[in-house]
Amino acid sequence: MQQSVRIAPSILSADFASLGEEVRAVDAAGADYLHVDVMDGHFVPNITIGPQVVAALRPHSPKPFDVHLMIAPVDPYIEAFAKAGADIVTVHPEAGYHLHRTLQLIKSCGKKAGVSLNPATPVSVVEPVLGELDLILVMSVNPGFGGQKFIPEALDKIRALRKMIDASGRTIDLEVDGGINRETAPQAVAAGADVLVAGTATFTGGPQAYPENIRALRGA
Ligand SMILES: O=C(CO)[C@H](O)[C@H](O)COP(=O)(O)O
Ligand SMILES: [Fe+2]
Repeated sequence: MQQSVRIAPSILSADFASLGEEVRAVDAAGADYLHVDVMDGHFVPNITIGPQVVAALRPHSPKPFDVHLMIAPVDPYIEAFAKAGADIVTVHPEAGYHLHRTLQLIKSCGKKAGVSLNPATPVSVVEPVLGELDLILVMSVNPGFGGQKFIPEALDKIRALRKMIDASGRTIDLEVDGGINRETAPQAVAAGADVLVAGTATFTGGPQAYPENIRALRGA
């Protein structure tokens, strides 16, 4: 069943010189999750942050840290991100040889497990591992950068996954990530998404604009 809409600001679009303050600001502005994009310059063509930064940010908000790992191989780093304070750990199926084993590894660290599907990755990939999942992330841009344009074909994947999740009877977050703004958010929610990642759309206009930015997205 589609749950109430939750907003996950991506700190990729925050001011990296003031990350602690930025996390506190979006927490106070009504963020439900904090979305943390981890990139390695190998799986994706950009480099961001590691577990030390996640650990440093942890005291700044009690909200769930939704850690999106865009690194390969991913297995050797899962425990470090779990210990750093991740609540949800999301991996790409292409980032390791054994997706089921990777999800079990996340669970063995006591964390919620997610799978992220690139624009060219079919929804069928998650079907055999639904029983291990707490979250499915649909990439609506190619991973690597904030500020890209929403790929509308993601909406068909969200619809298909909404049916798959509902038929399973399990509670699994259906998250959409990339190019979410006031125009695309209602489309994603109508298709069945219940967690909206928003980097650019949250962090535009400075801290005084964050509450209204988040409210507008939630209004979807
Ligand atoms: O995973 C990501 C990129 O790989 C980011 O979460 C995503 O791009 C968010 O940024 P924006 O809302 O600006 O599109
Ligand atoms: Fe992300």
